[in-house]
Amino acid sequence: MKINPYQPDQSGMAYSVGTTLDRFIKFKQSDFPFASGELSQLLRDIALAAKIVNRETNRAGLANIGGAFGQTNVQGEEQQKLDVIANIRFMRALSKGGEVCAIVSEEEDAVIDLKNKSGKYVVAIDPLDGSSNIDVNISIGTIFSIYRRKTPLGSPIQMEDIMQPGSEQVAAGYVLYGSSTMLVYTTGFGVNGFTYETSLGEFFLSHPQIKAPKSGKIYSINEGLELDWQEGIKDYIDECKAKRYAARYIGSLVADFHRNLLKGGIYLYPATKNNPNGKLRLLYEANALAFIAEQAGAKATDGKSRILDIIPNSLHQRTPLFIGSEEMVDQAIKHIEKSKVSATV
Ligand SMILES: O=P(O)(O)OC[C@H]1O[C@](O)(COP(=O)(O)O)[C@@H](O)[C@@H]1O
Ligand SMILES: [Mg+2]
Ligand SMILES: [Mg+2]
Repeated sequence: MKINPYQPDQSGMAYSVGTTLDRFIKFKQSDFPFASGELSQLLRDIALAAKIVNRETNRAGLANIGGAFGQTNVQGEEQQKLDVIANIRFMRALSKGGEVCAIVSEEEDAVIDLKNKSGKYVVAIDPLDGSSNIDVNISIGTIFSIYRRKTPLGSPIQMEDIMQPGSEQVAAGYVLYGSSTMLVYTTGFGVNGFTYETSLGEFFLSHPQIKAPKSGKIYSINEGLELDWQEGIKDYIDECKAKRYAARYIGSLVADFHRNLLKGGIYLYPATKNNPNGKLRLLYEANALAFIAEQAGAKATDGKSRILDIIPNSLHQRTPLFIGSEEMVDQAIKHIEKSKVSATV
């Protein structure tokens, strides 16, 4: 991807590769005429927690913070120690930062109401994504969605503040703890990626205005579940194989999504017999990545509708997810629809 270090963005602001995240956030505040800095501060709070979690993931093997925590979360999944540590770190940063009134987390059964009278924002977060890869030194991540509360400041948090469709997100992003650590986010004005320079403790702009290729040659799906896939998926994957596309599946949504966003590709987690609504969670996994995908010119659907149009009805609800290069997602949907037609004939 050819990077033009001095490419101005929509607001005509020229910022260069190597700009610190802090400076970039300040620049971009001008995208919001009535901005008063709270969202900027919230993004900084998230970046701070990401630096701390990055340190914990890097030394997980040394500091005996690998392995199971000995408890299960509301999804019935065994929590890993790093799931819990990441959850605590982000909770602390979001509550201490002062901009947030409520948090939805994969690791918390219920909404965390921070009783913060001046907090404008609601955050939905997957503190540690790719938990099955924690102990084996494979890329993992954090996923976050930010919404403005609907009810008046200072009033009790209502479900309408929480159960907002993804199209209401004011910002969303992910952190990828991989061979390098990156923070990628959008506020609705394109997608920008920052790489963490550990020795300086700073995120630097490394991937300005990320644009996803319209198509690609990579598909990411857990083929071990092939026998349980919803109708149409096997036909699509057979088509990918016939076209000699490459199968790439890390098993960490953030890492698979990131690769396909940059190189072109599709990630599929369909409905299965065991998970008739798929595995991934709408509020703190699918919505954030769908916002990023669309802002980068890619697509995200549950097989029937745009992920961002889905009206949530429960905190930890799951959704099938087909996300990635536009033409590949369209092709996958064609197979799902075709399978429905042939099922009725
Ligand atoms: O092991 P499976 O069924 O392929 O599922 C892998 C998927 O589950 C996840 O690990 C779910 O996320 P968490 O690790 O946050 O629970 C995704 O990151 C990943 O893409
Ligand atoms: Mg996850
Ligand atoms: Mg998780």
